[in-house]
Amino acid sequence: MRDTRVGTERTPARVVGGWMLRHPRTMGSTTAVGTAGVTLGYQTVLWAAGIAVLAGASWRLLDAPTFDRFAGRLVRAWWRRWAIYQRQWMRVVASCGLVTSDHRGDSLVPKLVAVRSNWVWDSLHIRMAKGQEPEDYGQALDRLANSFKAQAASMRILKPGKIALDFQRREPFNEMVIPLPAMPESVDAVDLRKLEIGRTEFGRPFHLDLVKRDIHVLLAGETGAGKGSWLWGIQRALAPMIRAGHVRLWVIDPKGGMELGGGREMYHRFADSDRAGLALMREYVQTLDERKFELGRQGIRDASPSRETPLDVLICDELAAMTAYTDRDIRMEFHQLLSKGLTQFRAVGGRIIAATQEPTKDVVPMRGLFPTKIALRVDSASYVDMCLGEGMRDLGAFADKIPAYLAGVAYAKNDGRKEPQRVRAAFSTDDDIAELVAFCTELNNVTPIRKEVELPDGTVTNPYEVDFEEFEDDELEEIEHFEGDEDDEEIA
Ligand SMILES: Nc1ncnc2c1ncn2[C@@H]1O[C@H](COP(=O)(O)OP(=O)(O)OP(=O)(O)O)[C@@H](O)[C@H]1O
Repeated sequence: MRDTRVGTERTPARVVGGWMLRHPRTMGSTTAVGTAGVTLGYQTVLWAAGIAVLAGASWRLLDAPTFDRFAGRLVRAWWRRWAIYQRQWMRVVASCGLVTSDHRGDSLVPKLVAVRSNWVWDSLHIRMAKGQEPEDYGQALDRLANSFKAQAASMRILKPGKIALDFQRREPFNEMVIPLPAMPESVDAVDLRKLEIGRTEFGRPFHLDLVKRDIHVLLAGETGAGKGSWLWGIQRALAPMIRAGHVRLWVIDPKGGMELGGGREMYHRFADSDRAGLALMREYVQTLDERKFELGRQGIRDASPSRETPLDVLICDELAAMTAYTDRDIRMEFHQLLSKGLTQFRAVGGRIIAATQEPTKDVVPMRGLFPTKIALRVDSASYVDMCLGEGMRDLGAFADKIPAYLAGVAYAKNDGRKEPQRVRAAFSTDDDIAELVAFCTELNNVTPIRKEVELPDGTVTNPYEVDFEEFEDDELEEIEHFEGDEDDEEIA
């Protein structure tokens, strides 16, 4: 058999020379070790190698995530290439029917160009043999996965003639139990830089930093992917600050309050329809705008959360209902307000957490304004890069491959980190949510909510838009469940 580059005479010298040119790193390291052995003596080189192995092993033992990020994945990719993929390549591609032949009957074998590896996935970069198309590999995926004893496999087109085959080697979340973090007892126990939400694939706690790094968070995931566990996890981590009035939650759940309605008592503002959501958003932006000018006048550049200057966290579940599948006037204004919220209020305590099933340009045209993006299981491969950023799927964020039974698992990417992290959020049951709401409301520090109300004339409307001065006192009494501005001022 011969490889795809036909027409050259394969003398032993050419084969060896070609191999050396094609593997500069292996050649470079072998040459460096050989030279060091000759100049310093082989004993010294052996000692140095022993110390390096010992240091690497200790590093891995003490801090597996950083070891894997900076060294482990390179060593593993190199090792697995030579020990597994390259060694078995010929046999596997031949038995999977991926060897073709040319007009002379010579075999044309696809070439394994490179291997990349992260904790869960190995990616094999392949130059296809002449006459092949990516679909040939698509059809052979299960056979390839079985041959390399992988749990799952997928294929990506890198450029014309070149593809990547991705093999999932392990699923750490199959065995890992993600404990629900204990609810912090007091404000002092909450570190806004380290809000524990779940665990990474290495079993380490995963934190969000609402102070500097993760100031606005975009969550994308198809229905049932587990967006709720992230949204409740964030609220749970903030509980004592919500209770003390140092954090105020402005919540838009335009699907009728299905997901977050259970927490309405602890929210500063709550809207369960698109129109009410827009009114809430207006008020949010106006509040923070006023605070911005007020603090600016006082010369305060960075307010720390307190009852006077609370951290105002806006949570919007199902963003599409506000930005795409609604009336044009709502959509347009909401886009504008959201963009303002994302760009102007960092220093005055404005934070936005938004969830969507589709991270497309129509739904989130301002994706780039979210420094932190989290992709749960998504519908299609293209959604991964749409959510996390260009090239993230090529870096191993296979959010479209997260199995349905692993709800809450996601790839998290923030601006300070090149590669996404694979994470699972802890799950809050209905009882946990009830406990959270009871805890947050027990001191009566949470401003009462506003919601849609029925007016005396029978129309259902949004209190934000009602001019109550138009009504007589007795008419006002008929408006049920409405608690207004006086309460807000009392609390503030
Ligand atoms: N972190 C998690 N760990 C374990 N199971 C989870 C987790 N998150 C969610 N689940 C399970 O998945 C189910 C669906 O989760 P959830 O309602 O949060 O999805 P969603 O993404 O919000 O869906 P939708 O967009 O339809 O509201 C939950 O009822 C629960 O059984």
